[in-house]
Amino acid sequence: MSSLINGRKPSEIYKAQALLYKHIYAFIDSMSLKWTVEMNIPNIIHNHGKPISLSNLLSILKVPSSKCGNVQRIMRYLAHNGFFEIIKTQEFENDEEAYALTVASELLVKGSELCLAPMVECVLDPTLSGSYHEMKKWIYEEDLTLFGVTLGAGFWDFLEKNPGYNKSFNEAMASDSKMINLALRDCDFVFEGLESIVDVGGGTGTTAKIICERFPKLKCVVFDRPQVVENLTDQSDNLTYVGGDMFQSIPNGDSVLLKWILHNWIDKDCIRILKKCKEAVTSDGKKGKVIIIDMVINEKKDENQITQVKLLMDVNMASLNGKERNEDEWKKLFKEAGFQDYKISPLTGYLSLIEIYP
Ligand SMILES: C[S@@+](CC[C@H](N)C(=O)[O-])C[C@H]1O[C@@H](n2cnc3c(N)ncnc32)[C@H](O)[C@@H]1O
Ligand SMILES: O=c1cc(-c2ccc(O)c(O)c2)oc2c(O)c(O)ccc12
Repeated sequence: MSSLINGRKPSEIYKAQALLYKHIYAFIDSMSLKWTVEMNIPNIIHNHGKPISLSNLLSILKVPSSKCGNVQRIMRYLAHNGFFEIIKTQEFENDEEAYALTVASELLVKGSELCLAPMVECVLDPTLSGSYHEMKKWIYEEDLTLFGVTLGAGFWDFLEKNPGYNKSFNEAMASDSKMINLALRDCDFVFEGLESIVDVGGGTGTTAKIICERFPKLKCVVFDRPQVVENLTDQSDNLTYVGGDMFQSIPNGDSVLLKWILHNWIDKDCIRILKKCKEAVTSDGKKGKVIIIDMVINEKKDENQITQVKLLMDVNMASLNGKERNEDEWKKLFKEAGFQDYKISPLTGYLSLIEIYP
């Protein structure tokens, strides 16, 4: 039997070391993804219409010969992680390998219906992602968010003063909202019978447009900070934009949508927002509802990988002073904001749809 070190078996220690290395170098996962998007590789493969050989890819990318091996190695790593498929066929000279898109890299093809490339570009911007070097400082700064420590302002104020970042963030959010198109197919029951909906913090209107298209009789108002909605020109009969502050007042309607809003805020602020929503859906004696699209952490029920994404997002939300919540935490918010009842339905892999009733 092999000897123990501090009571641990060598095999256990080797496994722990592999785990550590995986996490030490996890930033290379993010950066290779950013590289793929910057190099436009998903579009190149997509335009090729079939798996592309390494030499063909290298020639389109005009890679200097000294760097060809590096491209091949990054592609091999990305393929190992599920972003490309390596195809070995006789079709190419010297049994050269070729690359095909996978479901994950199809989501990075710019110009396609569902494209998350803007999310990659926004999140991995050096200034924003670099903020995570200051996590320790952030913990000891009593009143600052992580972005507050590094950007010198709250995230929303920072966006207001930096139009380039504002645009990049709005595009990232809009790209994610397109995924909702898929999910809403099974959620028609939530919107049926409603006359109006106010999408609070609705960004540039991606979600609202999807809802308007699906329910042409439903009147949609996109409500967001003035600088987000001020230059949007695609109003229509059933889609309008209103600028304002959700902590002050929210336009009336028989329903309010809060998609990816409450996870940005601490409990106290969520309760303030929810109270304003309650006022908006109970105006004129109506008894409407508030529809929340956000995550519900459920470590017992969810697969480990889904919990991994939810907990990762929870730490990510700390950068804005927000958090992801489990059902008990949600329930507490609803009660404190004066809502009587709620219903949670699954929406996508990790998002849930919560209806709350005044
Ligand atoms: C995470 S984004 C979500 C955008 C959109 N609902 C979506 O799912 O793509 C949060 C949104 O809240 C908006 N927001 C932040 N503070 C706000 C305020 N005080 N009043 C209105 N909207 C606000 C931001 O401008 C941003 O568009
Ligand atoms: O996916 C998101 C990403 C970010 C975000 C942006 C830049 C970063 O560098 C970062 O670490 C996080 O912010 C979000 C958000 O605020 C939401 O409400 C919902 C989703 C996201």
